[in-house]
Amino acid sequence: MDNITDVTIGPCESSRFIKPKRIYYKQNGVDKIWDAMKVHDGVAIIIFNSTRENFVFVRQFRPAIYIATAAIEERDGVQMIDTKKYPGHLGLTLELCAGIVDKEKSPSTIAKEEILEECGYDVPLENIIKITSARGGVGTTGSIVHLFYAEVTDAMKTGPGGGLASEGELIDVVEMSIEEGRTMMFDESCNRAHLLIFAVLWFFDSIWKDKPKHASAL
Ligand SMILES: Nc1ncnc2c1ncn2[C@@H]1O[C@H](COP(=O)(O)OP(=O)(O)O[C@H]2O[C@H](CO)[C@@H](O)[C@H](O)[C@H]2O)[C@@H](O)[C@H]1O
Repeated sequence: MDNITDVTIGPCESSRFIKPKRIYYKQNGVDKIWDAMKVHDGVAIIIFNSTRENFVFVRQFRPAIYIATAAIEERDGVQMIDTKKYPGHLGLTLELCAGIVDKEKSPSTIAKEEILEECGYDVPLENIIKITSARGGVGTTGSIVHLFYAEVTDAMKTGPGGGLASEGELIDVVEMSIEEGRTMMFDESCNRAHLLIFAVLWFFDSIWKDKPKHASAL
């Protein structure tokens, strides 16, 4: 997964996923400019396996995280990253199971599909509970992520997960104990996103507060 080589960087002239825009406007009569991107909204799911009492997260190589961590050099007119200096593991993240809303389906249906594709659990829709939704990237994208909680059992495991091979996805399923999850929230050596930390805090506040509580009791 982190065997990353031959990294070169080019301009992004057109994309199915991001549309860079320069916005011109007046605020209180003053001319302003802002650079932003139109991107898809998303779903993310904090998954708890109640049979084994552990979190189910995912790990994958994220090119955006990798280039944020590594220095871009120019060699023979080509922008590149020296993977000996900056090995691929710098781009590995720990994340919630997630996906983009790029089809005409409800966010909870997309969440159900992502749980199956990425983590291998076939979860009934009624086990997928909305926590909230929030804006990400306020300076750059402003997109909404719909956050869900899904309680799964070993009996719902129908496949290995790992993402869609047809889309070239390479995803590791990471099981983490309750206490490992608690430590991870403040472990800066772990490449993780705000939403993962918020979701785990929510879990401790809503599900695992005084004693373990099942989602049906919410
Ligand atoms: N920018 C991009 N460039 C090239 N190919 C891309 C791409 N974004 C998606 N894809 C392609 O689309 C496929 C499907 O993506 P997913 O729906 O699984 O979203 P992902 O888990 O990447 O997270 C996404 O959705 C979550 C939830 O919103 C966000 O947190 C996360 O940043 C976002 O990538 C990817 O495997 C990839 O092939």
